[in-house]
Parts: sequence; C-alpha cells; structure tokens
Amino acid sequence: MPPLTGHGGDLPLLDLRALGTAADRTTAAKLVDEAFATGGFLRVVGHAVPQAAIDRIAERSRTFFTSDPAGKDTVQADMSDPLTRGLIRREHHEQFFSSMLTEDGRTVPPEYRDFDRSNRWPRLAGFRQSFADYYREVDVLATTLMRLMATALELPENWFVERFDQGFTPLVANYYPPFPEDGGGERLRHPAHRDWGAMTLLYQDDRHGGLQVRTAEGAWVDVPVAPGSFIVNLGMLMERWTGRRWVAALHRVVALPEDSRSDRISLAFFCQPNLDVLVDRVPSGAGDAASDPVTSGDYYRKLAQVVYGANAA
Ligand SMILES: O=C(O)CCC(=O)C(=O)O
Ligand SMILES: [Fe+2]
Repeated sequence: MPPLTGHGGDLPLLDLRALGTAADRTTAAKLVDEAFATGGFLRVVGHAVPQAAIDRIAERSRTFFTSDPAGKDTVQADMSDPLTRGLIRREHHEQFFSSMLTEDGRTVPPEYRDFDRSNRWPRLAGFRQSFADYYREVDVLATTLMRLMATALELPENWFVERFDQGFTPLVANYYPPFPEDGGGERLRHPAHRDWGAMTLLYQDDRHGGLQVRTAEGAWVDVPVAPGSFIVNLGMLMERWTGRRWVAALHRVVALPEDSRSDRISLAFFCQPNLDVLVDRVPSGAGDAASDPVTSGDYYRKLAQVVYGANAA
C-alpha cells in the first residue's frame, strides 16, 4: 500500500461571521462555487452551532459505543430499513444511524412508506436528546450553506432550503475503536470514498484528526483538527444535480502511528432532499452527466441497498 501521509495544503475556508452585506454573501457564494467545482470540499468556521451541543452528542456517542456489547446488540440496525436506523458494526468502524424523519410527527409520503420506521435509541440517559439538539443546531448551519449554494447556482435563495425541509437527513455517529496492536505505521480507518448524498456536514473529534481529502491535483491533504470547525463534503447526488458543475469530494480517514491506540469519533449530518424531491439537473448546471432524473427517496433506497445491503423490498 502506498504511504498514507497527507500534507497540510490550503483548504478552502468559509467564515460565516462575514455574511453581513449582500456583497459579503456574493463573495461567500463565489467561494462556495469554486470550492465545490474543484475538490467538492470546504471548511466552515464562524457558525452558530454551540460547542456544548457538539460536546454532548460526542460524549453520549462515545459512552454508547464503549458500552457493553450485549446492550449494543439490542439496537442493531434492521437491514430492512432503508435508513438503517441503529447500529452497524464493521471492521474497525461502528456507525449509529438516526433520522428525524419520524421523530417530529411528519407524514411520510405513501410511496416511501418503507422509510416510516422508528429510531433505535439506546437506553442511555440524554442520548436521544443529544441527537435531537445537535440535529436542530446543525440544520441551521445547513440552511445557511444552502442559501449560499442556491445563490452560487443563480437559483432563488431558498430553492434548496424548501427541498430539504422534511427532516429526511440522516445523522450518523462514527466510532473508530483503538487498533488492538501497533501496526508500526499509519492505518486506514475509513477507505477512500465519496459520500453519495447531497452534502455532508462533518464534525471530526477534536482530539485526533485523520480525515484526509484529495485535491483536484491528486494530493491527499490532512484536514486540520480545529475545535468548532465543520467540514463540508459535497456528495454524488449534488454532483448529479449540478450536471457535474460541482464534484463529490474524495476523502478517507487514517490513523497516524501516535493515534492508532486511541479511539476516534466523528459526526456526519448527511443532507438529503425530501423523499419526493425530483433531482433533475439545475438550469445553471453544467451540461455533462445526462443522468436520468430520480427522486431523492428512490436514489437513497437504491444506494442504501448497494452500500449497506439494506433492502425493504
Ligand atoms: O470519520 C470521518 O471523519 C469521516 C466519515 C465519513 O467519511 C463518512 O461517514 O462518510
Ligand atoms: Fe464520507
């Protein structure tokens, strides 16, 4: 395997404190457009997500993941749920999936009845609340970003916001346990991939980094650990929506030798348009990639089957 070492390049950085005037917003939209058109990747600071909400879900998640395995078995994901709500265990990686789709008493459209399931919350004080609180706060950040994205694509400011307002977005806690033995070097925690949804807002543990993104030039760049900063990865559905004007970010997670004996948490807010939104190329999109229009729910169901073997049919 080639060395996993990345380097600290100049990753695009958006400071949301500087959005006061229309001119500021135009500048920010331009930055978003450029970042998504090149690597599909952006770091965000100056948002309003309270650190306490981040710390709380991270702490509750770590408590859950390190709890008794027999207890964790009781919230194992049911693979007939397209949203795979609950726990999925993989080698060196566990994921806890949740969705607010059915938490807030929404009606799921009849064609997507298979998504109408409950979360599999563990019996752990404050766990569910920490997910609900974090979801609500990060959703505000998502809204801000979506307004800038719409502006960048010459769409009405709320164009995306209106298409993401039914809470379908899965919120996933990732846990990477310590490697049991010293590998003698860097280890791969999450292989290189592109997220398949519209856009991911990722929070990486501020104790250990490890996230790397690939630049347009083909270099792996370490995403610096910066408490309070979010990482935005554009996903394959948005690449499709924009006719490849924007590209999905290739990324992976490695453990540096000094970190491989420690565990690591990350929180992924996988922004998904409402189940019945038809994803068809936006007017200002590039002409490339004549993918057929698809609804968000049909797309998700298919990808969940490919990636996780989830199958409701
Ligand atoms: O753990 C991380 O930092 C990245 C996780 C990730 O890429 C994913 O969940 O899709
Ligand atoms: Fe990812």
